[in-house]
Amino acid sequence: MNITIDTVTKRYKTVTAVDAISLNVQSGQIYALLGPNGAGKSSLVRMLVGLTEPDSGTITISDNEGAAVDLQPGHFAYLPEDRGLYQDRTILDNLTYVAKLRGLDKSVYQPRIDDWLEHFELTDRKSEPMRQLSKGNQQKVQLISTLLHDPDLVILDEPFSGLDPVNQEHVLNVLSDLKAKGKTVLLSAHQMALVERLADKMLLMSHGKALAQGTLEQIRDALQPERLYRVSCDAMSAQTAWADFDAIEHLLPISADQVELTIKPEVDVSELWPQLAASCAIESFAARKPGLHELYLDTIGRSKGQSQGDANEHV
Ligand SMILES: Nc1ncnc2c1ncn2[C@@H]1O[C@H](COP(=O)(O)OP(=O)(O)OP(=O)(O)O)[C@@H](O)[C@H]1O
Repeated sequence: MNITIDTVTKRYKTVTAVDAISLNVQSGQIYALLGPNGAGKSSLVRMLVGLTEPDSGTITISDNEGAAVDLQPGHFAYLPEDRGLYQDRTILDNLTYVAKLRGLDKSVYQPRIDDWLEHFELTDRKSEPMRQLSKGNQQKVQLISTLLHDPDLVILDEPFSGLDPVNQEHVLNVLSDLKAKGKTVLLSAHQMALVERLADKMLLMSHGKALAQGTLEQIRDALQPERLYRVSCDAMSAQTAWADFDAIEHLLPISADQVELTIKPEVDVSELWPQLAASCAIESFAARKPGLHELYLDTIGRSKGQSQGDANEHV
């Protein structure tokens, strides 16, 4: 199944929670929604699963031949932000209840439940009531109940929240398996290191607006068109003088013999290199690609500064 979101806007009374967002996810892809608290991720997800309606724009779910699909609850998995299992009932009761609700036959759901409980190391605890479980274990049961009917479209609001690193890794593997099976996965998350390993494409949003979207490489190009290089040479005085070169946007000393250079987007590095080498013997020169976590912090920091500025202008 494919998801196409076209210029979707959602307003609550005083807030534009989602502001003209467009994106496309295809079968076999994992798409991540990223952004600080209140960015609009859950609002977008809730429209996608039909819990709320966009004020404008369209959301289309289509099959692999491009034909529109009228999305019914049984077609997709949805892990909501507010989890909802029966706290007084056991893990097994909860999962059996959900399986029956989904219309699964016992011959189908019984082995599936057994496999999932084994995968998440919950087999020994299946007769315990939910309220006795830690937050992380409750989250695992919630995820199992979401995926039990094995649908093609999987929408998960913060699937990693409350999980320790080992269980985050288990969930990451589950999601990778879904991708390998050709499922379409859209999730929201705050764990940049996991998203960087997992997602094919992502949308970085703040205050409802898209700040950047696409593959990690596209996001990097959009958010940081200048290029970063780490350079080592034995003459610190020469390196300090590089700060005045036109081609260099920014120079950051890293250690006694190493600096980080931010080079302007239009500069050809091969032309800069001889200029640098003329002033000292260069020992190493390597591009440094910032990870998603660093890009996120830089961008969200800047966007917060910007909205602070906007707010001050209105005072
Ligand atoms: N039902 C609602 N009524 C009014 N405002 C709402 C409602 N739901 C969300 N909002 C507002 O819309 C904005 C976006 O909220 P949303 O929950 O979509 O963000 P989020 O990115 O999912 O945040 P988080 O990471 O904290 O889950 C926020 O300003 C929030 O207060």
